[in-house]
Amino acid sequence: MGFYDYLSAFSYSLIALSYIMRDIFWLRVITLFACFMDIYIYFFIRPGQPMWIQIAMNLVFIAINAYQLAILLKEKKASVLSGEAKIIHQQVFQAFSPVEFKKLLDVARFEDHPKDHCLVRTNEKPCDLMLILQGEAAILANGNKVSAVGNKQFLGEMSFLTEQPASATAVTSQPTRILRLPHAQLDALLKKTPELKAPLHSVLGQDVALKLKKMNHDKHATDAVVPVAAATPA
Ligand SMILES: Nc1ncnc2c1ncn2[C@@H]1O[C@@H]2COP(=O)(O)O[C@H]2[C@H]1O
Repeated sequence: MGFYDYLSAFSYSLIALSYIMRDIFWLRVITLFACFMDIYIYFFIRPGQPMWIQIAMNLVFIAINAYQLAILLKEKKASVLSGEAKIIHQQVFQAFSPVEFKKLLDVARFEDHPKDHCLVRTNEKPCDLMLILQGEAAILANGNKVSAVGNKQFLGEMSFLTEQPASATAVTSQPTRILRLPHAQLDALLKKTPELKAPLHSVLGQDVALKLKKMNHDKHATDAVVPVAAATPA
């Protein structure tokens, strides 16, 4: 066995190692190394007679892997979330990958509203899906406060899911920061990227379930009071 045999065995071992990798990034990086080694071997193994076909094929493998690696790195860079976006992703949109969440953010805008600002009006069809980031909005039915939505809760999700007019009016009860997702842009995004539908419906379903749970809890609390109140002599 000579030097080039050992080198060739090492390059094959690298390819075997790359096949073990589950991370496609490392699979491609190690394969690139092995291809460069192969080119070295095929160039020098027969002095004065480089093996051009094998060298050319390895150059093709290198080009394919380098191109795919560049795409992977671009996606990795695009998926880095920071600051407020990172917190919202962690707390609300965990069902989305960072890349998917970035696509959602591209059609969203952050807004700050003062107290007493009407965000949704009963029986009107809201044009946007909203997420309360800070602050609170009172939920009003027939002018009476029936509930409130606050930190990391959605507003307008019922109309978005059912395509019906708003079931209540929502008015900020303190300065409130929201993330607004206009229906038109959101629908266009979901049409273009249908794989975002499932995570979005999962996130909204969870929000509705929590609201229902709170309503049941509040109703139980009221029910518990009723018999006592009824038993009290007038
Ligand atoms: N009982 C409730 N508790 C919390 N939020 C509500 C309640 N009723 C309505 N909402 C919110 O107020 C919004 C009014 O518009 P939507 O019906 O689209 O979606 C509604 C919910 O986001």
